[in-house]
Formats: sequence, C-alpha cells, structure tokens
Amino acid sequence: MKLPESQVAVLRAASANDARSIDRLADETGLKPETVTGAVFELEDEGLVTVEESTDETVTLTDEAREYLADGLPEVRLYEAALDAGADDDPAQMGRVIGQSGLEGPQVDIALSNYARKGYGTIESGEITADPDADPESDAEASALAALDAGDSVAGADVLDQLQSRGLAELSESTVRSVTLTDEGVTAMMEGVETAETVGQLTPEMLTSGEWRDVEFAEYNVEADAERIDGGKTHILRQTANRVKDTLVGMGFEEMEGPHADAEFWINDCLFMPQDHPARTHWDQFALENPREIGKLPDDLVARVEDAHRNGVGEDGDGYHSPWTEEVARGIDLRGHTTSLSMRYLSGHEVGELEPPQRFFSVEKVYRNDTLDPTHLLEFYQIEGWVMAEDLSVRDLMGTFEEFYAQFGITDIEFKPHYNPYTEPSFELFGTHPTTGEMVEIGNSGMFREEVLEPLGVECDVMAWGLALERLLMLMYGFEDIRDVHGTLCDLDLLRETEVLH
Ligand SMILES: N[C@@H](Cc1ccccc1)C(=O)O
Repeated sequence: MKLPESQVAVLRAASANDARSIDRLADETGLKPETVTGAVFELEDEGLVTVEESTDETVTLTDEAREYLADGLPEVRLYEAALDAGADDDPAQMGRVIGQSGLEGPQVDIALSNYARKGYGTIESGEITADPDADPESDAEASALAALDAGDSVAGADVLDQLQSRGLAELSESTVRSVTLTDEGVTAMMEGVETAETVGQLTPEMLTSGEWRDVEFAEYNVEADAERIDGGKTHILRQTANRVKDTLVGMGFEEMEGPHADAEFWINDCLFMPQDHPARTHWDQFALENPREIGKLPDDLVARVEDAHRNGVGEDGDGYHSPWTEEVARGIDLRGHTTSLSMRYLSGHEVGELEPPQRFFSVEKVYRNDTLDPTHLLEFYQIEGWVMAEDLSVRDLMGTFEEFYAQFGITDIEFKPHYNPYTEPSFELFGTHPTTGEMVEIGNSGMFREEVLEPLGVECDVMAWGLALERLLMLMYGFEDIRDVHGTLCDLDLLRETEVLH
C-alpha cells in the first residue's frame, strides 16, 4: 500500500492496543500536531485507525493571580492592615488602613469590593471594621489559587466561577484526540506500506516544467486543527471610519481637514456660542497652556463675529449682552467638535469662497472633558458634514440622514427637537440598539442660523451635523460598552473576533 509520508509516519507511531494522543504522535514522528491531525483524519477515512475525541478543560492562572499568590489577595491584605489598626475593636479610618496595607492603584478598589462580600468586615462612611472571627487562612479563593498553582484541581465550581469573574483564572477547552490502529491498520503494516510522493504545494517551477502532471497532490483537510494565528488587522473603528468616508464621497461630499487644537474662535465664537456659555469652560473642554493663543485670525471676520455676538444679525437681531473679548477667542483648545472645520471652510479661509451647491465632511477625532461611562469617552470620532445650497429644508436634512444610515443597515432613525446656539431648528438623532433595544443618541444636527452664516459671508442655506462614529459602531455591531472597542480597557478578543460587516 502506498500512502503519503506523514500518514506512513503516523501509522508507524500508532499502536493497536495503546491509544496515543496527537501530541505524543507528533513527538514521535517529529511532525507538527496539525500535520498529524490531518494524517490521522485521512487514515481514519481509509479505516486504518480509529480516533476518539474528548474535551479537555484546563485552568490557567493569570498574571494578576500570580501577583496575589506572592503578596496575598488584596482584601486579605486590607483585613490584615485593619486588624493591625485595631479595627476589630473600634472602626478605623479607611485612608489610614489603606495606607498601611500597601495596596495601590486598582488593587484598592479590588480590595474594597471583595472585603464585605467575604465577611472580612464593613466599610461605611470612610471607616472600616474588621470581623474578629474572619479567617483569611480559610479564604476559599486563596486556597483555590494555591491549589491551581500546585497543579491540583479545584473542588467547587463556585470558587472557580468567582476566580474567573475576577479575572484570576482562565478556563480553556481543547479537543483531545487519541488514535488506535484498527485491524486493517495492523494488516496494512504487516503487508508493508510505502511512502508515496505527494506534493503539498504547487510551485511555479512545477507549472513551467510540466512536472505537475505526474505528481500526486496531498488532499486538503479543512477539518484539521491548526494553530490559531491572530494576524494584525485594521481596527473596526478605523474600518468603519473608512467606510463612512467612502459612503460620503459616494454621496458627493468632499473631505475637510484641519487642526485638532484650534482657536476658540473657530470652535465656539463663529458658532455664536456666547463666551460665558457653560460648554466653553474647562468643565467641558481641554485648554492648551502652551501655546495659549493662536497667532493669526482673519481680522475682518473677527470683527463681524464680535458684532454678531454684541448686536445680533438682521433688523430684529439682538446680541448676547454678555462680555466678548478677542483674547478669549484666541485661546487654544482641543476641539470639542469638528464644527470648527466647517467654520474654517465656510468662511472661505481654507479653499477660497464657496459657491453653492457644496457638500463637505470630515471623520475626525474630537475631545471632551466627559465622565467615562459605557457611552462616553474623553475622545471620540465625529462624522461632521454640511450641505450648502439655496432653499434647503428640514426634509433635506432628514432625507440625507436616512440615505446615509441606510447604507449601514440602520433604517429606524428618529429625530428629536433640540437646541444648539448655532442652529435653528436643531435635531438630535436616535437609533435603536440592536440587542438592548434602548434608544441611543447618535448625532446632532440643524440648519445654521443667520448669526453664524452672515459673518461668514454665506448667503444661502447650510444644513449641518455632527454624528458619533462610535455610536454608529454600537448600532452596527451591538457593542454595549464603548470602552470595549477602544481605550486601555478594550476587549482584544472581541476586536479580533468581530466580523467585518460589508
Ligand atoms: N457640533 C455639534 C454637532 C452639530 C454640527 C453642526 C450643526 C449642528 C450640530 C455637536 O458636537 O454635537
């Protein structure tokens, strides 16, 4: 009988009365485990071996668990420090006990969140007590860690679950195959098997020499286990940003670009945001210390914008009756929205005076001093855009969004009346989260007011918007926490495994 080389090697290494694992066969033949698996499947098809499969669960300890094995669990360290501070008699000051415990950074939170749960004591209004009867020696999680470290198994699925949910242990499953020679296999071996030359890969040389006609090709085995390789790939946020750009270009838009750190003039003043508007404080936006001021601003435009702020625009116009200084306008901030770019372009200072109709967009980062939560980051991507034309209406605005979002499979956007100092009317956009069913705010839009357009010298209508790219991603992929997608807490497995939608 003639068989490919790897199958012959596996047959020789297998036994009729001793089931052998793929790893062992790989060791004995010097072949890669995936090559052995492939050969084994072929041999099984030919009836020469039988394969038994079982699932093997292995528990591995994480780096964090190893730290705790060396130093003790944070809650135990806190308990010990609390005992030292006499907290088994009288409540002790939390700050002092934490200081004594030597716990640092995230470990403090970890200790606090496990302390009461495990009955080490109570934590209330800045004071900590220690239960004199608690016994760290019998801490189930600590013992389980020690057992796992020693290569023993852990009794009690609860402890294991707890270790997993604390990120201290990881459970992985793998399929273990063991291989035994069948009677036919033994007979074949006794009659003698020879190596057939098979070719695994077709080369250009074989094609030019014509050798391919005479060789025997190895069959592909798409079921064989292979080593998992996580190659680099474009982050889904970047992929989606590129798709958004392509979509907008397809809708006739041109791309804008400009500075991340910009004068408040472009970020706020041109947008008729009064200088005492709360969104202009450091509570909302980041200011640069160096350089503190922009070098150049167009004088004529500054004068017209100041006039709009002081006196309003048009016959019935009214200004803000609040202070306006060029010094504030010159201050440099990280842009809180990319509407600064729209102002630069609409003013004619970027690509010259623009005649209607015009369409521009950007998909760029913006920065806000927000509190981090599942839907907010300190920086995110905004899909900015505007259309300049004679006689635009709210229907044009809504129609544009419907057309845009439909290209991403989102067909149920809703509009809510809103207020912006720079647009009238204004609308917030909402979409429905595919898994939670909650309404998610995905953007803000409106028609620029006269107080914005007149100083810029724009005489027709301009409709405009800022949409959040990360929120679009949430609707497309069903993410619930934006921090899974980027930032230091991102979930790498999720990013690796998320299929790209086209
Ligand atoms: N600048 C707004 C978006 C917007 C842009 C243009 C017009 C109206 C709204 C925001 O960041 O939310």
